[in-house]
This record gives sequence, C-alpha cells and structure tokens, in this order.
Amino acid sequence: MKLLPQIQVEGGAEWLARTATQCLIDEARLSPKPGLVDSRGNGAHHDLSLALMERSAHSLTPTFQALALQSWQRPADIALRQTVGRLGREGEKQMMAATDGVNTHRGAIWALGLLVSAVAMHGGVGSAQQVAMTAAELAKLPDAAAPKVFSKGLRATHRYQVPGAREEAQQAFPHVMQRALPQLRLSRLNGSSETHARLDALMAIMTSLTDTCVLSRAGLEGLDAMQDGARAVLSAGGSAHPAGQAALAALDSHMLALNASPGGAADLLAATLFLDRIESPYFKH
Ligand SMILES: CC(C)(COP(=O)(O)OP(=O)(O)OC[C@H]1O[C@@H](n2cnc3c(N)ncnc32)[C@H](O[C@H]2O[C@H](COP(=O)(O)OP(=O)(O)OP(=O)(O)O)[C@@H](O)[C@H]2O)[C@@H]1O)[C@@H](O)C(=O)NCCC(=O)NCCS
Ligand SMILES: Nc1ncnc2[nH]cnc12
Repeated sequence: MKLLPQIQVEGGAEWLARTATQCLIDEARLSPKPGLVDSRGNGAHHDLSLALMERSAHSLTPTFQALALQSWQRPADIALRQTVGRLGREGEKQMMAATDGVNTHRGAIWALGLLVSAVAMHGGVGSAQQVAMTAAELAKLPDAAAPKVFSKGLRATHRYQVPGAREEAQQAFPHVMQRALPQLRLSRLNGSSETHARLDALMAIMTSLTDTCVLSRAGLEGLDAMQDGARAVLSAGGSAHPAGQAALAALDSHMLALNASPGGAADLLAATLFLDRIESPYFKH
C-alpha cells in the first residue's frame, strides 16, 4: 500500500468535509421539494427553516473532517466502527447545539458520515460502487457503544416491518446506487437542467424508499402518497416537463395535507450528490 504524505491526507479530508457539507446545502436549497424544507419555505415543518438547515450543515464540517482523517486507509474493523460511531454521535451533539435542539440532519450524519469514512478508507480514490460497499461493511459491524434508545425510526421499522436508515446503509445504499445516481445522470444526458436532474433523482428515491419520517408522521397512507406521487412525476417525463411539474405540485400539496415530509429521501439525495461528486473529474487532492 502506497502511503500518502500527511499533507495530502489532510487536504483530502478537508475536501471531503467541505464537499459533504455542500451536498447538504445543495439538497436543502433544491426547490420545489414535496413536503420538505427548500428555498420556498418550511414544507410540512414548523420547527425547521432553510437558514436552520444551512446552519446545521455547516456545524457538521468538523465531524466529516474528523471522520475522514480517522478513517484514512484503514480497514473496516471493530476499532474503526467504534471511532466512527463515537464521532457520529458527537456530530449529532454539534448539530443539536447549532439548531437549539431541533433534529435537522440525524439521518444525513449517518449516511454521509459512513460515505465520507468509506472514501477515506479507500485513500480518496474509490468509485461510487466501491465506496458504497465499504460503507455497508462498516454499517454492518456492531456498534457496542450505541445507546439503547427506541427511536422513531426503529419504532416505524418494527411496526410496519420495513427497512429503515440502518438497512439502507447495510445494503450498500440501493436507493442511491440503483435509483438516484442513474436517474441523475440520465436526466442530465436528456438535457435537463441540474435542478431538474436533482429533482428527478429525489423522485427516483421516493418511488420506493420506506422513509421512516413519512411513516412516523403519516403512516402507510403517507408512504403510498409519496411513492405513487413520485412515480407519477417520473412517468410524466420528469420535473423538466410541464406534466411532470404538475404532478410534482400535486404531490407537494398531498404531502402537506398529510403533514408528511420525506426527510430520509432528502438525506439520500445529499448522499447521491456526494457520490456523484467523488466520481467527477474535479475530485483531485
Ligand atoms: C442508524 C441511525 C440513522 C439511527 O436510525 P434510527 O432509524 O434508529 O433512528 P432515527 O432517529 O429515526 O433516524 C433515522 C433517520 O434516517 C433518515 N431516514 C428515514 N428513513 C430512512 C430510510 N429508509 N433510509 C435512509 N434514511 C432514512 C431520517 O433522517 C431525516 O429525517 C430527520 C428529520 O425527521 P423528522 O421526523 O422531521 O424530525 P423529528 O424531530 O424526528 O420529528 P418531528 O417532531 O418533526 O415529527 C432528519 O434527521 C433527517 O436527516 C430519519 O430520521 C443513526 O442515527 C445511528 O445509529 N447513529 C449512531 C452513530 C453512528 O454509528 N454513526 C455512524 C456514521 S457517522
Ligand atoms: N430539506 C429537508 N427538509 C426536511 N427535513 C430534512 N432532512 C434532511 N433534509 C431535509
């Protein structure tokens, strides 16, 4: 194994942290997103705003940087899993301090934290597929120090017998790798603007994700509305087409009426943008 000089490791970790933060900001600003906070407003949320989401994203840069530095060229083993778990929980505390106790990005810290670590484990040079597989290896290892809390996500996965954030990572992010990333690139190839390509990628996730945020707030009715509505947008030609835009507006109204917000899908869009960027020719350090 060729070891990089420390300065390159530090530069790589800094780039990864800045990029992960920017992906969170890009996701938050993207509009119009159904039920979610975006540059138009607060969606279905009373305690969130775009300014809060951006403050939260910035508060996480040191966490991503520490994750990258600690994971650089290390194998997926229990020792690294413990370090990543500890840093992730510290990141959650930073987020809560920055938002006065509002949960803005818990799921995003999990997904992007694992992916940042996985890129670093590959020494900054893995493909999206390799990185997702490595993140899954890490996610499958036991996290002995995890507090025994029965979270909203766990409650929803047990009640409805569906996979949640944990399983998405342990299965190497199928909604990112098999749906969102291909859709993002297809929409770009078809001439869609970057905004429309990202909205289409979000729709691709929402067609089948069992988003525990939606299940907790709006049950199976909310989940069906999300999945059916997202399919309608894509089958109308996507968000760049007038019929797709009408379907997206109808989905937004439906989600707001049900008080449903696909926060898990939003996190996975940020993860998609991150994996897209690590494969772009500009990823050099
Ligand atoms: C493994 C953990 C993610 C914990 O997961 P668990 O399911 O037990 O716990 P939750 O606290 O419910 O967090 C899961 C969050 O993941 C997002 N999510 C939901 N469904 C999926 C899915 N199918 N696939 C992927 N991701 C999913 C979602 O996060 C977003 O929503 C949050 C906002 O939700 P909202 O309901 O609006 O807010 P609340 O305040 O909770 O409710 P209201 O009052 O508003 O109604 C926001 O965080 C978004 O990011 C779920 O919330 C993981 O946290 C863990 O184990 N961490 C330990 C540390 C660790 O090991 N880290 C390693 C990597 S750094
Ligand atoms: N844009 C957004 N709105 C609401 N919850 C979110 N969780 C992650 N991104 C979000």
